Amino acid sequence: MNLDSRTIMIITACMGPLMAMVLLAMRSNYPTAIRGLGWWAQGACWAFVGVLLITGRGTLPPFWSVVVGNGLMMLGMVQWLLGTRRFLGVPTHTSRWMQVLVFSLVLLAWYLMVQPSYEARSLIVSATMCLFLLACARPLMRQSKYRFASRFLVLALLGNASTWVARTIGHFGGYMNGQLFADNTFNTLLNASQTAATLLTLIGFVLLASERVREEFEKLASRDSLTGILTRRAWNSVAQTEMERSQRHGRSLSLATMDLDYFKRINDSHGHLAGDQALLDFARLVGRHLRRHDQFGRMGGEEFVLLLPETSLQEAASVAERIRLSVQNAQSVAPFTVSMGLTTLVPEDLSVDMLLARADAALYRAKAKGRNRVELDAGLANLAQFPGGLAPGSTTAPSPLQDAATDSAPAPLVRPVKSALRHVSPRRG
Ligand SMILES: Nc1nc2c(ncn2[C@@H]2O[C@H](COP(=O)(O)OP(=O)(O)OP(=O)(O)O)[C@@H](O)[C@H]2O)c(=O)[nH]1
Repeated sequence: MNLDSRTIMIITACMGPLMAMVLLAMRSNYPTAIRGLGWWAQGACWAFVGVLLITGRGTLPPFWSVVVGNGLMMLGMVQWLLGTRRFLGVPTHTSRWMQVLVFSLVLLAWYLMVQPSYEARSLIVSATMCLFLLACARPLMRQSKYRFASRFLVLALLGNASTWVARTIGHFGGYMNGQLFADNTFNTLLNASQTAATLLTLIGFVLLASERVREEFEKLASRDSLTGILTRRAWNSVAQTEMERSQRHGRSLSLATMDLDYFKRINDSHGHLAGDQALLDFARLVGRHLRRHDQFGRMGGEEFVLLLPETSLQEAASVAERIRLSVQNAQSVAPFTVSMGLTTLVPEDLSVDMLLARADAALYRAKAKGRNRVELDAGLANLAQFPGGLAPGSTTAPSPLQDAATDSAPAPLVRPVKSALRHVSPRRG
C-alpha cells in the first residue's frame, strides 16, 4: 500500500502542535523547577510550520519551501536539544547550536540558488537533523536518573536520527528517484518511520517531565518541611533496607534516638519561632557529623533518629558524644542540649522497630539520669553482636555535663515515662 508522501508528512507535522499543547499544559501545572517544557513545545510548533512549508514544494517559492521550511524544522530540533539540556540542568551552549543552524541554512541557500543540487541539500538537511537529534540524546545517555523515560527518549531520538540516515541512503542509492515526495514503498516506509519516531520523541519528553514530577513529589513526601531531613516514613523505609543489607553482609549498624532537652521551655520562653530555629540548628549541627550513608530523620516534634551503617557501638558512641558536645556548645537563638540513646544491630533483630525500642529505652535512661548525655543499650551484654560490636558490659559514653545537669535540673520522670510508653506503642510496630 502506498500512501501519499505529502499526506504522511502533514500528519507527522500535526502531531507537533497537539503534543505541544500537552507539554504547555504540563508546564503551567508543574513546578517551575522543571525546565525545558516550553522549549520542547516551541520546537514541536516550529517543526510543524517547517514541515508544512516543505510540503508546499511546487506551490510555494523554492526559497520558502526549501530554506525557510527546512530552517524552521531544524530550529525545532535545536529547541528540543536546548529544552533537554535545560531540563537536565547542563549548559545549553545556545549560540554554538544557532551557529550550526545558520551555517546549514547558508549552505542550503547556496545549493538552491547559486549551485543548485538536490543531493547536496538533502545531505545537508539530513546531517544537520542527525547532529541535533544525537546532541539531544547525548546528555540523556550520560545521566543515571529517570531511567525508563530517558531510555525511551534516547531510543526515539536515535530512531529519528536513523530515519535521516536512511533518507540520505535512499537519495544516493536511487530509491527516491531524485524526488522529495517519491511515490514508492521505500519513501512511504521512511515517512511512516519518521512519523512514528517524531511521535515517540514527543511522548518521551512527556514521560521525562512526568518522571521529574514524580521525583519532586517523592522528595516533598520524604523530606521534613522544617529541617529538610528525612521524614519518619522515609527514614523507616531506608532504615529497614539498610538493616537488611547489614544483616546479609554481617556488618555492624548502630542507631541513635535523640530528643532535645526541655524543649517546651524554649517555646515557652522564646516563642515558637525560636523553637523552630532551634530544631533547624540542631538538624544542621548533626548533619556536620554525618557520612554519606548515615540516615538522619525527624520522628516528630523534637525527636530525631540517626542510623549509622557499618558503625560499631563504640564508634557510634563517639559520634553521638561529638554531636552532644557540639549541640551543647552551639550558638543558637536559645541554648539547648540533647539526650541520646544508642544501640547496635544484633542477629536477633527482626525489624528496625526492635532497634528503635532498645535505643528508646537507653534514651529514657539518659533523660532519667539528668539529660544532656548519651546512654548505651544496657541489654547488649547478653546478646551476640555483628562485627565491630561493643564488648559485653556496655557503658555510657562520657558526658562531662551529666552530673551538673542532674544537679541543676532534676529530671522530671513524667516526660521520659511518656516517651517510653509512646516508643513501645504499636505505631512503630
Ligand atoms: N517550635 C516547635 N516546637 C515543637 C515542634 N514540635 C513539637 N514542639 C514542641 O516540643 C515540645 C516538647 O515538649 P515535651 O514533650 O514536654 O518535652 P521537653 O520539654 O523537650 O522535655 P524532655 O523531652 O523531657 O526533656 C512541646 O512543647 C511541643 O509543642 C515544632 O515543630 N516546632
